[in-house]
Amino acid sequence: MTRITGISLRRVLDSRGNPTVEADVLTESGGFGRGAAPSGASTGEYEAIELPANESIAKAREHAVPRLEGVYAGDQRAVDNALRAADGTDDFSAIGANSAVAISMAAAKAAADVLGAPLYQHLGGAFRGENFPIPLGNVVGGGEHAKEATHIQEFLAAPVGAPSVSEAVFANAAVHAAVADVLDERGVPAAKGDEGAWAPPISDAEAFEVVEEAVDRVEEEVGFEIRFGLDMAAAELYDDDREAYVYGDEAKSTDEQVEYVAGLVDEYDLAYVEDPLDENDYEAFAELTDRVGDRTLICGDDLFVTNVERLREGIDVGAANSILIKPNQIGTLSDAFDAVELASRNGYETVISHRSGETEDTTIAHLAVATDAGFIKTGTVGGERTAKLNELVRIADDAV
Ligand SMILES: O=C(O)[C@@H](CO)OP(=O)(O)O
Ligand SMILES: [Mg+2]
Repeated sequence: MTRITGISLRRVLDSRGNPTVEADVLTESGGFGRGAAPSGASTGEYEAIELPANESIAKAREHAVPRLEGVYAGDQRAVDNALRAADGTDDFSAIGANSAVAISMAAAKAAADVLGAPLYQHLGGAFRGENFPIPLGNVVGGGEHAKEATHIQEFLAAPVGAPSVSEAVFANAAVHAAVADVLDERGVPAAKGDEGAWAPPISDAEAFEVVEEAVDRVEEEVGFEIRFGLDMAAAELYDDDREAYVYGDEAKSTDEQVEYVAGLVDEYDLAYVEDPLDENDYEAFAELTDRVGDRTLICGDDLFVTNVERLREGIDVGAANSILIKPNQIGTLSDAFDAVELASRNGYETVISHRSGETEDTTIAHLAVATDAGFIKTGTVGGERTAKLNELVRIADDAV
């Protein structure tokens, strides 16, 4: 029933206005699934390779589509193995991880369509749909996502005490609005960055004050606990030649960076810190995790790139206590699931994540519910972000 009979690939716009790959998968019994690849700006050195959309589509049409015809979409591993075999490299550099992930997601949706099950249930099984991830909402940001803004890439609201996913989603939107008020009161103009977070021309130190104030106001209003966290995207701050983390005119050695982040965790009671150190420095990651891992999540994004080999290395040295999962970083849903499973078996929290360049695709909302992830990072406002957040609300409402 779920045998694949056709795959179409096309170029569509992503949220930055760049071309990305969209895939449609059709099955013999009329099942249909559509998936679109997201795209990073602060990409990790070890990510699977994204090719220019045109090139990726041409290569996938030549090598992957013929192999996939006749494969059962309901057998996700078979689909993803066929994608890997068609590509023949470790990093999808032959057909592009963008076509691979779009096809992988579209196949899963086509299978769910045939089975008449919501995608999260097809991927996660009958017992999923009870637990929902806490959304981490980007409310202030800079780095590679906005010029002339903060050095730290993302300040993320974390509504840890929200009684429901819907209340959490609305709380994050309220924090986003409160940040605008606080900036306005301070006379700070702010545009928005790639993910819809405010991108004010202020120092990181002032951004901490602004976000703390906004979180406090909303916490008071909603009556449940809201904390906040960071994506420092420190690989982007790290200068290999200077062997230092560069914040404009200031530079910090690795020891100073560890000290700085540990201090921030305590001062602001941070719930979450992603990529606080360079993607090659497992050792410093481990030192920081040893110091503050009992009271906050230290999450590897560029460090692990959703890759089980890199995660295993991290687990061995105690580099972190959580992992960011981005299907396009590794190329297929099966690989992403393998990373989630390895993480869970080793007591690592999982955070399912969007990219800074996104589409209306909602797969990651389903993936988060299917894998029982503790968190999802998918922005706060903006259509390509609310697509996922609203899908989570629908899943919780049993309306997908
Ligand atoms: O660093 C990150 O976590 C992501 C998403 O927020 O950014 P990008 O997609 O640019 O890598
Ligand atoms: Mg990151």
